[in-house]
Amino acid sequence: MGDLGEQGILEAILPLLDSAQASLGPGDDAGALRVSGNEVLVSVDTLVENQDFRLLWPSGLEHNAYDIGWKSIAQNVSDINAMGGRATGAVISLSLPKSTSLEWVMDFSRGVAEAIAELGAKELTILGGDLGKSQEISVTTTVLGECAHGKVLRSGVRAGDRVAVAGRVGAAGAGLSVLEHEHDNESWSRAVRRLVQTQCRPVPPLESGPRAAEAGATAMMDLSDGLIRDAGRMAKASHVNLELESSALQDFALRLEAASELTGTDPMSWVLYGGEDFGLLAAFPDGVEIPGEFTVIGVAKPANGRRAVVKVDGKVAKPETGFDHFG
Ligand SMILES: Nc1ncnc2c1ncn2[C@@H]1O[C@H](COP(=O)(O)OP(=O)(O)OP(=O)(O)O)[C@@H](O)[C@H]1O
Ligand SMILES: Cc1ncc(C[n+]2csc(CCOP(=O)(O)O)c2C)c(N)n1
Ligand SMILES: [Mg+2]
Repeated sequence: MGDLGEQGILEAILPLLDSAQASLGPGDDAGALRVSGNEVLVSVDTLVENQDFRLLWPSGLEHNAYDIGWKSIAQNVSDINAMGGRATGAVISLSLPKSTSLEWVMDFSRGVAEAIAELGAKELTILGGDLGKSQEISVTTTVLGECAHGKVLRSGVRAGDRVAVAGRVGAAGAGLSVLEHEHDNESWSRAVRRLVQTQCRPVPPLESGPRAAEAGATAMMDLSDGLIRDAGRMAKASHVNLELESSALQDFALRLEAASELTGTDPMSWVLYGGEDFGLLAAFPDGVEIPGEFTVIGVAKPANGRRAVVKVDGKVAKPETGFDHFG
């Protein structure tokens, strides 16, 4: 399966599955189902030890259970946010090695509870979950949500729309590089610690999703796999090219300097290809007032019947760069 990539696997399995009764089937940040006349959004995401976090990073930092609980909530409510909705309920499935301590599970649960409170997911309540035994830690959270302003899909971008982002871009990727870098964590500067914090405890901009929907965004998705890869998915779903300007991304890169000095990485590579910030990528038509927390980074252009692409400064960006569990 290794060479197929996530996209190739999905193209093979989705035709085998029946989504006829869904009001929105697979392909977007969340699916939707009509229940007693109301649309309910559903999304699921998993965190696996050594794939999504390490209990002990090469930098010597120990990853605590609290942060895993936090991130599991953050990455899931982010997908509801990306539809322009608010999370209403969640179930959490924990698969753990027998050696895991009760203190670990309690710390994890405190992270879940505090993420819900501190991220401002006021309507989100825990409905249940599951406990099971496994070789390594695996956390799967399913989240439900609703949209007050109508759901915003990835596929709605129209040529002429302005493309904008809200939240952090590249910080979590920079934090991941620092964590993976064999440089003693005791000597990290405050700026470096903040970037690591974005990786371990991401903060999706939960007010911005519903606000963008209300403002009239034509399309939206969350940034989990890297700006270029995710923008490529939006371009493909909407059959338009997304033409981005690196000058509009410069401010995001400047905020990553501390990590760049430590690891020797070009900060723009984190901005373009780093994932897990859980910010928003949205498109707004002309005449719509874009909410102030969004930064315009480009514009949509017709694909003219060709394969839709993402360009940066006029050059086609490689769609295969970015994060893929099976890439
Ligand atoms: N095993 C599966 N069966 C059916 N649909 C799937 C399966 N895995 C993924 N999908 C669907 O494929 C689409 C892409 O999945 P993916 O996990 O990349 O979601 P995403 O929102 O793009 O990413 P993220 O969860 O990182 O925000 C989603 O709509 C998802 O529901
Ligand atoms: C040990 C370790 N290796 C790699 C990464 C990076 N990473 C994991 S999942 C993901 C994208 C979002 O995933 P999904 O699409 O499943 O939501 C990224 C960028 C990490 N955090 N920890
Ligand atoms: Mg998503």
